[in-house]
Amino acid sequence: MEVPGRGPPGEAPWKKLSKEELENQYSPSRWVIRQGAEETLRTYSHIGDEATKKARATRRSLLHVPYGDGEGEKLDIYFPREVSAASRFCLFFHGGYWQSGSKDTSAFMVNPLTAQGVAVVVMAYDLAPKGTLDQMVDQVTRSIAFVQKQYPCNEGLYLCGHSAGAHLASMMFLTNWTKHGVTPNLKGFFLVSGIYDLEPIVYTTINAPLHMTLEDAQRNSPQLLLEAAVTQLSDPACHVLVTVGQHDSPEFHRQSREFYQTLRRGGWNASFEEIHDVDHFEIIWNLTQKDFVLTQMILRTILHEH
Ligand SMILES: Nc1ccccc1C(=O)C[C@H](N)C(=O)O
Repeated sequence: MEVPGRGPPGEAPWKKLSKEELENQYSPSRWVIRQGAEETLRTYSHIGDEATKKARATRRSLLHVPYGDGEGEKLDIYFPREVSAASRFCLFFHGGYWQSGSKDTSAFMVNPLTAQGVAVVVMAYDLAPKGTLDQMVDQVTRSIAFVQKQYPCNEGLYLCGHSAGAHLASMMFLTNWTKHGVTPNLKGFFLVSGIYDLEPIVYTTINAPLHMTLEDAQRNSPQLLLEAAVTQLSDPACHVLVTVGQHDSPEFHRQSREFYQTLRRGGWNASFEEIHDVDHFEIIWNLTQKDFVLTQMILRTILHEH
């Protein structure tokens, strides 16, 4: 598919990029500074793997819990040492452009959060080409409804997503929960190096397994949907943190900033943080560390908002 031609002023800035530059902007591993692209991707899965093994060895957990009937509809729950019936949960949605990644290598934040009394849920969704964007969004919705139904006395559900997972989490701003028979007790969103407008993705090689049409992309773009929303459903009690890594590409910076601005205009209690000296991958693998600035922001939000 060709990138649509240069448009009038005020049109999306990515439309002025060549096909090669668009591909470049949406290839996070090309922007890392401390290692090569391949090595970074290997380190990312290695750290995720090790963090998950450690979490499963040192924390009480419920693994591979079905939240739906589909084969891939499973989630892992990691508990803090003192389990109270009314607890705070952080639900993590992994990245990988909706086509890679796994809950079984994504327990990055589990140890530092459970050490502070926060339960962590890491969910799986059907990756492309098996899953479509619409199906993934529906799976994320159902996984959240499932957690709310299992733990109706929870003191707050917080959604954290990285990259494509931040996209999936941010679609929850648009969810109508009535057909799910439950309203989740959503108290916060941590959106990390996310994508909120999927339209440019349609014109990159990322779309090969996704098979998104322009309509699919628009229907699944929280940036467009929130801009167009007539009735604002913002919840002042819910805090939204939009973050991007200093070494994320300019397009990732633009997407995060614009989404943050749209949330603010819609009345959301949102803040924006560029995380110093980290790339697209370090920003998430550093969540294994309790003193990483983003781990601290997440913990502060969860622990002090009550
Ligand atoms: N966003 C991610 C999150 C997690 C794991 C991979 C990615 C990637 O983007 C991989 C892409 N193929 C890259 O090399 O840049």
